Amino acid sequence: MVNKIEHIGIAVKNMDDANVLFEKMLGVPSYKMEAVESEGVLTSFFQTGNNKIELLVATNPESPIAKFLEKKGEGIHHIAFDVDDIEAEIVRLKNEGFVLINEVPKKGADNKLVVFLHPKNTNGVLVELCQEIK
Ligand SMILES: CC[C@@H](C(=O)O)C(=O)SCCNC(=O)CCNC(=O)[C@H](O)C(C)(C)COP(=O)(O)OP(=O)(O)OC[C@H]1O[C@@H](n2cnc3c(N)ncnc32)[C@H](O)[C@@H]1OP(=O)(O)O
Ligand SMILES: [Co+2]
Repeated sequence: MVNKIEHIGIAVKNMDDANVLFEKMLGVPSYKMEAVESEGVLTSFFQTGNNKIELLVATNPESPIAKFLEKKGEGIHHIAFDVDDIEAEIVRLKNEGFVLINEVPKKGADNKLVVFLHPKNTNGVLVELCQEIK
């Protein structure tokens, strides 16, 4: 089952500047920063009520965030949904004809297993599914 939005991912060029801006905007500081080498990103998380924002900067030129910033500039990069059973969702979505970028869940940030749906089949929106690692 697909549950609530787990986070919204926002691509930024400079993490220090973005952290200051989002802290000012949301009135809370980043609660965690975490690098995910496999994705070539450094993340910073903000929680407001039930909502979670993930800021992402590229840590190498091959990172999806580096390419996104080059093509589209800063802004919303992906929407992530929480799921109970990521393996079951992979099967269900494949059967529905969605294209998964990775079919084997990988370790994301903030203690999650993640997979991505290709934006070409989702009205141009990069969708991440994530399941908490227990
Ligand atoms: C920190 C870990 C994790 C978490 O725990 O939360 C994360 O959030 S990691 C976030 C970064 N990782 C990823 O985004 C992984 C999934 N993404 C990819 O594998 C790639 O970015 C991609 C979506 C397959 C695109 O890669 P590629 O084909 O090499 O790049 P192009 O620049 O050539 O793009 C092709 C096509 O796709 C459009 N695109 C790219 N990114 C996005 C996006 N975020 N949202 C919407 N559309 C996107 C791009 O514009 C191109 O379209 P066309 O120009 O029309 O062909
Ligand atoms: Co994410």
